[in-house]
Amino acid sequence: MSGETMLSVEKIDVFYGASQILFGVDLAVEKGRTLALLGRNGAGKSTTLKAIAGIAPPKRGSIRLHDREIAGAKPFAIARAGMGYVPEDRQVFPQHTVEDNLLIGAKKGPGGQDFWALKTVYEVFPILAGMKERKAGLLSGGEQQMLTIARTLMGNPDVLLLDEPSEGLAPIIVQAIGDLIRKLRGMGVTILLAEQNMHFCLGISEDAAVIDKGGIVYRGTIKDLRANEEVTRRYLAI
Ligand SMILES: Nc1ncnc2c1ncn2[C@@H]1O[C@H](COP(=O)(O)OP(=O)(O)OP(=O)(O)O)[C@@H](O)[C@H]1O
Repeated sequence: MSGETMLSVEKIDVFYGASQILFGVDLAVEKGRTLALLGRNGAGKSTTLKAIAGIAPPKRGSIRLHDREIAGAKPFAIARAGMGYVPEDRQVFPQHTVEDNLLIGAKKGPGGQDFWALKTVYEVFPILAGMKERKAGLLSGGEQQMLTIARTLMGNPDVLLLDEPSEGLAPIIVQAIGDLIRKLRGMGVTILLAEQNMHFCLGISEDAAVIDKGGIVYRGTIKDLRANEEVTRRYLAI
């Protein structure tokens, strides 16, 4: 891979209490690219994203955003440094309108970037533009997923961490979320996408890593991964 590394994770070990969940996880996401982190249920995808976002800080290892060490920093400091984290459970503010939910996330990026504002978000997410005044709690699961992604973008992050954005959504909505992520990638957003479903990632990401039992077992392009029956069968149950 060439280009500038935006996010690098080196040999992180993460524990929940006494049990070790991640074992020396290594990852690198290049600027403007999308890396799919694939693995079965319980393999350690969410924990990896939580470690990067500061919610499950690693006991050992390094996490760098640009060249800044962020391992062990508090979640708000990591967010301020440019990390946009969209957790698995869509956390909208149900009593607030769509627009207020977006405004809650509004801030300039770490370098003063203010590309993402209401106007841009409504252009990229026309569905949200049509429901500005609606209470977020009344939105469907897919709409809430879009709203949480849009709200995170309102913070002008340098890297977007997406934890299983397609989970629990109807196939047509999954496709809409896929189209959206592809659009973001086309706009140059750097994305780390945790997913169980390799097929969902095929047209979205260039790069792939596979995690199993808390360790990275494959790293390469998603095309090569798709062609690698041994790895997909063994670690992705395809
Ligand atoms: N709070 C916790 N305390 C203890 N163990 C946990 C906790 N959260 C997750 N685990 C365990 O850590 C391992 C990795 O979980 P993780 O959620 O990272 O997996 P995942 O690949 O994201 O899967 P999923 O698709 O279920 O989210 C699993 O064995 C899980 O049981």
